[in-house]
Amino acid sequence: MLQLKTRNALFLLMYAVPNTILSFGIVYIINNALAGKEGLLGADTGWLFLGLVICTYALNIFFQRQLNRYSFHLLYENEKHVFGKILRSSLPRLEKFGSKRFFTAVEDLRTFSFLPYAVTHTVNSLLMLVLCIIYMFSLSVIAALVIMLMIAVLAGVYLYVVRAMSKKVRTLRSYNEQYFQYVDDVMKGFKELKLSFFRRENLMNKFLVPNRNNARDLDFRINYIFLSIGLVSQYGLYFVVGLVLFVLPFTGWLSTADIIAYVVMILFISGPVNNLINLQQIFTRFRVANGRIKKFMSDFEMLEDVPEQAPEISAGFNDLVFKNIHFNYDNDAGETMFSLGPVDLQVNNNETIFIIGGNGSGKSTFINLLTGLYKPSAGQIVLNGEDGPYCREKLQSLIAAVFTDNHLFSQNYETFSLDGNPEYGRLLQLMQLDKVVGEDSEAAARRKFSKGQSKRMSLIFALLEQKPVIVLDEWAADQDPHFRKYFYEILLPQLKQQGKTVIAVTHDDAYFHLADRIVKFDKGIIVKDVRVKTDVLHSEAIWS
Ligand SMILES: Nc1ncnc2c1ncn2[C@@H]1O[C@H](COP(=O)(O)OP(=O)(O)OP(=O)(O)O)[C@@H](O)[C@H]1O
Repeated sequence: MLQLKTRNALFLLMYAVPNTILSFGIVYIINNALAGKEGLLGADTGWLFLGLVICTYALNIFFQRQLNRYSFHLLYENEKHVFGKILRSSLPRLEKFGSKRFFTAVEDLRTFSFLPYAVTHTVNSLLMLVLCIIYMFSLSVIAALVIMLMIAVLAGVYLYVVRAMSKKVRTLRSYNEQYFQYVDDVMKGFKELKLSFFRRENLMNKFLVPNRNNARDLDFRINYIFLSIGLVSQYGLYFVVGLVLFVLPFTGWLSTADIIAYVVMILFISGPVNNLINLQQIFTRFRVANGRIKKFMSDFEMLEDVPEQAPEISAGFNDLVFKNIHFNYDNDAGETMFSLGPVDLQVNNNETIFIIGGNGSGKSTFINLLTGLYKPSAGQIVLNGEDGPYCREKLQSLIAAVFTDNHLFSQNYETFSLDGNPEYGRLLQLMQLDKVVGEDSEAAARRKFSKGQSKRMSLIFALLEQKPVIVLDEWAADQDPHFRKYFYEILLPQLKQQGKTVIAVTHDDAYFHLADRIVKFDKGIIVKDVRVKTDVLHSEAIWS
């Protein structure tokens, strides 16, 4: 994620070295002018001083601009990258990690907006410190060693604290991840929360408040520790100045002029030293954010061979065969919670198949396998007699689906448009939505609908995809009795007439006789697969 490439390091050096030398030149002039060195109080030195200030200013402006450009490029490119990872991730993976991982990854990325500030100050401070130390050594080796020792002690303490802080920052991030889970619960379960005082109170007092209090205390502790170290460094430098002013003169290691130079130098390096210390907090946060983003990237790494370009579109649909298909839901401990299979099934072109079975029998799991959203753990899927690579992608190019928890997108991401689309107008009428939607604009199609209307709109969008296979998961469950009857008795036969293959999960036993075939699931396996004849249905209650 965040890597210092050779090109970036060279760029940093090209800026930092001249900038530090120029800045040091400024200190050198101040120092020697204060010490009253001859030849440094004239107009020429004044002009030189002014020139140095203007040059460092110009250099900083140029560098800051480049660094800002690089950082924001990094930030926004990674936002796109994270988004792409989610889009390309598999459904089981998204179900496992949840949407909160996405939100915290985006938040982690935002940490890097501090990168330009942190890098500039670190590089400048470090180089300035090195030059000042060299200068001090040129004045007196022993006095410089004493001061170096004190700085080394301070640095040791910082390193120790920073290491301890990383763990705390990681804990803070996991509190925030949990917090996003609560935000998600509030957004998605808002009505249920509104309805129950106790539910609201419990969410607030037993979960959110302790979480936020723990996060607040930890955040405070982290900031306080960093602040304390910052203050120790500031006041520690006064201590060093005191040492130089009131102790070193008695050692005879430094002349009076050198003592002034030392004090100026120490006061001057106090800025860089304080910067370096205060920056540790930002670097600790960078380190944690970087680690978490890397983890996010690896968790959402594709193990499956998903083609990057548009999938090959299958010419048409003849048949689909599931041979000995298995799929398991495993928990984190590797234990299987539910197992589907072995499933052996053939879906033929232009069939209307109803998938039935009790709650939790595996119907939706099967639909996820059928639509290629889940990859079978074992078995073979053969499409139109072929089971080669990208069979799942080819299958997906033939299927349009409306899932139980359908979603109407806020924008048109499709390859078709709605404006002036005669097929869209026809489907609006067919779904008896023409009076609700009124016009063929995008805005009208993406307004707020009732649940039943929204399912009808989703079916319109699915049909507009012009794919030969339509998969519907409990589509009619939200329809009123009139439209439900219309769906089974008019719409489904019309789709069949148009040559579509329809696979519909349903509990509507009153309409089972309208299917060509009924496939019944129980405990993850197909227990019945019958061709429908009205007399069979009446004599045998296959759904019981
Ligand atoms: N993402 C998941 N992770 C773990 N277990 C799951 C997951 N989705 C479903 N299950 C489990 O798999 C089993 C089958 O679920 P599935 O949704 O396929 O049933 P269904 O037949 O569609 O039920 P319903 O009629 O209630 O919609 C259930 O026991 C369920 O708890």
